[in-house]
Amino acid sequence: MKRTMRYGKDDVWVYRTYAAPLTGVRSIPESAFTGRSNILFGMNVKVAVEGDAFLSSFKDGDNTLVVATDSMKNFILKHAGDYQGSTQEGFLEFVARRFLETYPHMSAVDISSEQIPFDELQVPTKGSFEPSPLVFRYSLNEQSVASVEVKRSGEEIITADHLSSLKGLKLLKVRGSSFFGFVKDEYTTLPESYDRPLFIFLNIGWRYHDFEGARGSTKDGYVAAEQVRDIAYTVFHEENSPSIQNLIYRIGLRILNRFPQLVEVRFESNNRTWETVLDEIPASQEGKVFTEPRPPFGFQCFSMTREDLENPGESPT
Ligand SMILES: O=c1[nH]c(=O)c2[nH]c(=O)[nH]c2[nH]1
Repeated sequence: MKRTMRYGKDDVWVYRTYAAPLTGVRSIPESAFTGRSNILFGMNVKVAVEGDAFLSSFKDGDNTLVVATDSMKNFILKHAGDYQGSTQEGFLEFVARRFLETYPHMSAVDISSEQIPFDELQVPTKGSFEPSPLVFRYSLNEQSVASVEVKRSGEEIITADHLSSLKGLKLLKVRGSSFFGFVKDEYTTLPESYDRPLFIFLNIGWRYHDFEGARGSTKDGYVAAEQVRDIAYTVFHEENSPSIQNLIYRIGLRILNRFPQLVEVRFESNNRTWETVLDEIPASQEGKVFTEPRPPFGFQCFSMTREDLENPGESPT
């Protein structure tokens, strides 16, 4: 069995101002997103390095080849200034390759980051409203996340794996979701629901056929987390769902359809459906009162590939 041996630094907060703007994004019907100014490019980075050469540091206390994790932090921050590109994925790959170029005894670098979201704010400009190029608002909403694995293959350095994601998207649909027809046995207490207020937490991951797209330097190659978010809520809006299982499947089909450059989409969803307190409110046609659900919470995990587009299943009515 291969031994686990890696070390690194977590929580390296990087803020770069005026990174190259992201342009050349494929426009899709579900989203008004066309690019990012990257006036603020912020990430919380985690890096882990591997290499047989580090065994003696664990075994014999020999630090001769140990690159201090404090130095790794400085390395990442310094390279944030050198990065010429416009995407989180591209930055991670750039830094990871630089680690291997600089330290020949490292054999692989696993690097990931969460974007620190700062939203644009509309300010009055020449009779209308436009995003301020100066002031941004720290956001507690969903984040885009990326991970990249770079390693040696003979004399070469290769980008061996990657995943881009959107983490912590929280969506509520007030009506148009049901859940019925499930197994009824002596353990069942859940009533069937024909119109529930569906509150879901979603993590969505996607993988490119060719990492080139993730670097953001090819026309129509990049898939922005904003577009994935917009597809997710558009599908939720447009389609009635018989379950979260089917809802995420439908979102996955739409994402794969829109972005031929992706080979895989994966989901982790969490059910936070509100508890109904008042089913009818006197003098109100439609209103109800709900409260937060109590734990435990249900979840779904599902991954999809382009093969799912060939046999997509029935559309719910
Ligand atoms: O969309 C749902 N899927 C389930 O599998 C499930 N199970 C449950 O109790 N509620 C729900 N909702």
